[in-house]
Amino acid sequence: MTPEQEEALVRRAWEVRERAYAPYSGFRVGAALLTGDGQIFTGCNVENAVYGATLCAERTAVGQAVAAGQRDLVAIAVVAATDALTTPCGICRQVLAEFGPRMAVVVDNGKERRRYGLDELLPDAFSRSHLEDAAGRQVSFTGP
Ligand SMILES: O=c1ccn([C@H]2C[C@H](O)[C@@H](CO)O2)c(=O)[nH]1
Ligand SMILES: [Zn+2]
Repeated sequence: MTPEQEEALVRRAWEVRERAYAPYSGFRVGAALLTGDGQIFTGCNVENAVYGATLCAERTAVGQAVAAGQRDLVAIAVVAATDALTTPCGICRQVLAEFGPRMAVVVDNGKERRRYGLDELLPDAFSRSHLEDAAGRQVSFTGP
């Protein structure tokens, strides 16, 4: 990821954060994903009256990318206006690892920015290779 791409990702994440639907927590999060071919897909958190049905910003962004046919994710920016930098939750780390196990994770709170590798946030992640090992064959999936 170039410095220009990182700036664009962080800017797009702040922009989409404006659309966060967070009436229950008041905690607004924006995310922007970079694909291998240089496209950007964004997402915000979408809360629900059934709290557990809430979608994080990172996962709504993954849904946007995959629905557009993009499965090669190389970086994500996650932004929230908190003193402590907001890093992706455990569920999102797992979902991100499906499409970019070595992706860069950039977190920004408007004052401070930090970069991680997803493999450092989720070491020894469970993946399809474990299913293949167990089945003794390739795991089949539909789609191209
Ligand atoms: O990395 C994170 C952490 C939290 N949230 C959302 C989920 C919920 O709407 C609110 C409080 O957890 O913030 C995200 O979208 N991404
Ligand atoms: Zn999450």
